[in-house]
Amino acid sequence: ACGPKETAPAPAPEAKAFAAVDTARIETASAGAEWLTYGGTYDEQRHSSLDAVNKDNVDQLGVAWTFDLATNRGVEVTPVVVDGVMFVTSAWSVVYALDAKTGEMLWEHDPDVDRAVGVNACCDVVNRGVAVYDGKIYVGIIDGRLQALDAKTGDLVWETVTVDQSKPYTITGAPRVVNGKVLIGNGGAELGVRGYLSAYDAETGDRVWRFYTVPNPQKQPDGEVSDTAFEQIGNATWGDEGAWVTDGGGGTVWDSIVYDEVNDQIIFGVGNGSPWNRTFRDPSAGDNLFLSSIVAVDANTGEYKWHFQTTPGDNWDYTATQTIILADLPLGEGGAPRRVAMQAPKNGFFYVIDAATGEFISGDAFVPLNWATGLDENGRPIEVPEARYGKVPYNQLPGPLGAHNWHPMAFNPDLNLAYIPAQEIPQAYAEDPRFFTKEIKWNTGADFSAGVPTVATPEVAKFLRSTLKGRLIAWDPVAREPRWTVEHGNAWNGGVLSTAGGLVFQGKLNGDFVAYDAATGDKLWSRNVKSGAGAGPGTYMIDGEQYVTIATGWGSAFALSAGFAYDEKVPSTVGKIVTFKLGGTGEIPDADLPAIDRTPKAEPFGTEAQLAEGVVDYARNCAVCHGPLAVSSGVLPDLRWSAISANPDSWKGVVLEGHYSANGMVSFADYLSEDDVEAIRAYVLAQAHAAAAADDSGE
Ligand SMILES: O=C(O)c1cc(C(=O)O)c2c(n1)C(=O)C(=O)c1cc(C(=O)O)[nH]c1-2
Ligand SMILES: [Ca+2]
Repeated sequence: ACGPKETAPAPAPEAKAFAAVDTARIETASAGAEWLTYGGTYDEQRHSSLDAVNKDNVDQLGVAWTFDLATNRGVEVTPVVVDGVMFVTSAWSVVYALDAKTGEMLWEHDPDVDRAVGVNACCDVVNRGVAVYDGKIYVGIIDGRLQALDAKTGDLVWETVTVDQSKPYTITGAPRVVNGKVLIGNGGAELGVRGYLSAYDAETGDRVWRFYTVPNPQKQPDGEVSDTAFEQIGNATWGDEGAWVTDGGGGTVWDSIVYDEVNDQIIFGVGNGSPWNRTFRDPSAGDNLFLSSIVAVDANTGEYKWHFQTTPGDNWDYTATQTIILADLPLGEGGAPRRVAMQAPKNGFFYVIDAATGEFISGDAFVPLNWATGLDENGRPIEVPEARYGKVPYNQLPGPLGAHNWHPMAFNPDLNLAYIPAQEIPQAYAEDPRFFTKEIKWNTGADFSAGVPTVATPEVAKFLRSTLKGRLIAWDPVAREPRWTVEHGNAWNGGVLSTAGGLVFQGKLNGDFVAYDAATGDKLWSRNVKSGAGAGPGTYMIDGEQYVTIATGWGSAFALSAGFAYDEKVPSTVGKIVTFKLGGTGEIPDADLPAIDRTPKAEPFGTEAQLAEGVVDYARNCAVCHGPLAVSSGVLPDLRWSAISANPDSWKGVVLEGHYSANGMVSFADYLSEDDVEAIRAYVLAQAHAAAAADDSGE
């Protein structure tokens, strides 16, 4: 096991040529011995040509080394490996350079993020990784900065602020670098921002172009490359009024960005609307381009080329930011190869579109869903009217966590199979009758308190958990059906790696890291990595040995907002890089975390009316971070066991006076009264006593 060392760092190999990566090298050398860009190659298939580890010997995989990422927050990084060095990120956008053979740390770079910005991060302070180019490492910082670091030393070369930091923007996604330009988007559409993709000069950090995904609030030109697209097609899909005008409209580019070298274009995925509920966002009920769309722009100028909107008039957080994979499929005339883009976005349909034109080729449901009955010949969803929820809740599949989230999908070009980390997480959506825009808070216009019981026993949590499902689907995009499916016991399983060894690797929510037969789905090997295993695995080769690696850690959107899904067997451990090789004999160290005293800290109190108010206020203000039903999965404090719940003044000090705002727990004084806050305390304590009573009865 390796942690930060006191000894001098080992010299990085080949000082002069180190990390001399350019577009040609990424095009030719990726996803073989090295892993040079987030998705393995520019096509982002996450398919490695390595086959030293294969079906016949995968059962001999053992731990080569581990590295401690020094965080108990979510970890989502896919390691980039170049010239024998692995570059990874941890929570709070900290970057590490490791010797990829031994795990020894070469350098660490901490951007010193003010922890108070944690409140802007809808889905944990995660980071999915770096880009490497011409001797530099590029990383997006959770507070909206973009940094270039010297690949050899970790020293800062340049940094630039990519967002208006007075707004709740974040960056969680990995930059990509193409022909000397660094591409980076941002997040924040749950709280209320206006999304865009920017290109920066890799050498200087100067901004080259910016493509907004939502019109300027006055529908006036921004002086950016997206202006023409809005004048010609975008503006007409938005009304002149509604919350979008002040809240930014959403459309964040928070994950997928791919370079299509054949058509010399950037294809990126656009997120949901701000607020989610279109009735509030845009009462004119337009399609709201380019929300929930796949958009292609010229790789050099950023000029609009085409778009395909997966969810017109998004109403549900149905982002189209999920993995975009480019491939040649036998879909041309007479089975000739046709270059396509594939995506399995949150909305539950698997899309195949023409990469050159954006033309819709096919789209099919890959999970059970009840918001649409299918797609028309242009790929437009045929909606179920009730799904445009009003005051009556509609229990919907998929919910806002999606039929597929950020967990990277992979594609095996020999078998023509896409491996989707799919899930079923339903959600009852209803219109929020009290909606108004709150500064630096969630602003969805949807109400999640509908139907929540005033006091829920652990049985309720268990029941809810049993409604969640996850599966690994080997989807055949030509036959438009699954070739095989593995059922997982729970939702929110990990990203996928495909290899020429005939293997598919995927981590599971319970920490099992599994290798399946790529052709059949048979399980060939598994090892528990003692933490969440959601990140995209990677592979590389050094000195004739193939390594398989995965970043682990407990956190992310699901751990924050779906606490009941935590089955208490999943340890909320410290994040690590865990790297395997054939014959490896290493161990994965246990985390040494203080035990939580799971007892209520005060007597229950509160009238029925007070508890009823507490349920609603909790569900609307607290649940997205501390978990529904006041059950946290351990990333942020479980309020039921909080010492602060013992005393009304300490409780008010945190919730109204912001005593913990430096940690990201800001004051809610603008939106909650003293009575509301005391009602929340009554509700939280009632939940604590219900859970403790169930424990006593031997549950
Ligand atoms: O709309 C946005 O701007 C935005 C950003 C992010 C993010 O940057 O992590 C997520 C989401 N949305 C989102 O909807 C979502 O389900 C999600 C899950 C995660 C995660 O890292 O676990 N991030 C995000
Ligand atoms: Ca979102």
